[in-house]
Amino acid sequence: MELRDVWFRYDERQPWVLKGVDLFIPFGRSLALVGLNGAGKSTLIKLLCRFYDPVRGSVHWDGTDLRDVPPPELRARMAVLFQDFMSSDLTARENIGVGALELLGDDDEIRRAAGLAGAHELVTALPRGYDTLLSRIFFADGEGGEDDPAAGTTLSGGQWQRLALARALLRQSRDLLGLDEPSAGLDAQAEYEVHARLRAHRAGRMSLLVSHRLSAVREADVIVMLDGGRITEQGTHDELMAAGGAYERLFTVQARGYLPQPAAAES
Ligand SMILES: Nc1ncnc2c1ncn2[C@@H]1O[C@H](COP(=O)(O)OP(=O)(O)OP(=O)(O)O)[C@@H](O)[C@H]1O
Repeated sequence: MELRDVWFRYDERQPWVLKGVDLFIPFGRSLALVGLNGAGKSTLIKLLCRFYDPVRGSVHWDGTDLRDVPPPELRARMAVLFQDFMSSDLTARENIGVGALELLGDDDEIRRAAGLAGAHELVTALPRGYDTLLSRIFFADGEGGEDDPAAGTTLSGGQWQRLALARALLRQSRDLLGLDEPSAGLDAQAEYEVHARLRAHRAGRMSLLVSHRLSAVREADVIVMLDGGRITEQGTHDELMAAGGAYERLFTVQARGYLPQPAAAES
């Protein structure tokens, strides 16, 4: 996948969101996109999926301009999890299975994806396991309460996040795996475990990870720092740390935050 001098804005009256981005994602490599809120990371992924086309410049996959690839054909080659993922009033199995409908009846595949996403244990703990109806609506009490079989079980935000990740990971045979903040909403332990499993899973495929948690991106083959719609830094974790730029500063600030606090002096 290659971006050639890509300029993009959502509307002519709005400022440029991407300003001349050149980027090459080699097959089989993992690339991490980092940068402050509003830097243009999610927008870049949306262009790869052809939710939008560049205003200037172009995106190519295997040498073909994406404008020449019909969106359904393009998207069949991708598994992408966005921040605003959907959650449906369906069973747990269906919520995962809609990621690849041909696998909806394949229990082994659904469980494999759930396991990778850290969702298997939470699903098996539900009243009817994978057949539990999930609901986005929380019933306080009375009608539609817990005892009503027609009412769905409500999940927490982090639990929905894990199901959404499982849905994306079900599409394992796709050429590109794109994950926009896949661990947002997870607690620190769950986040660590999910990223460890994802590292093993993404080996050998083209993957694109957006995360504000720099500890999660440090193993990527290439880390790209976006700032105000431009690529300002690019390299491995070690290279960017040695360069002493914005990545190094952000990483150092975050690492400091994760260090155990010194024990309070005993009085
Ligand atoms: N649908 C949209 N219509 C108009 N402007 C948008 C739209 N989506 C994003 N923007 C704007 O584009 C800019 C880049 O947003 P984008 O979501 O790509 O940033 P990001 O780097 O992913 O940020 P974050 O880290 O907060 O997720 C922001 O100024 C945002 O307000």
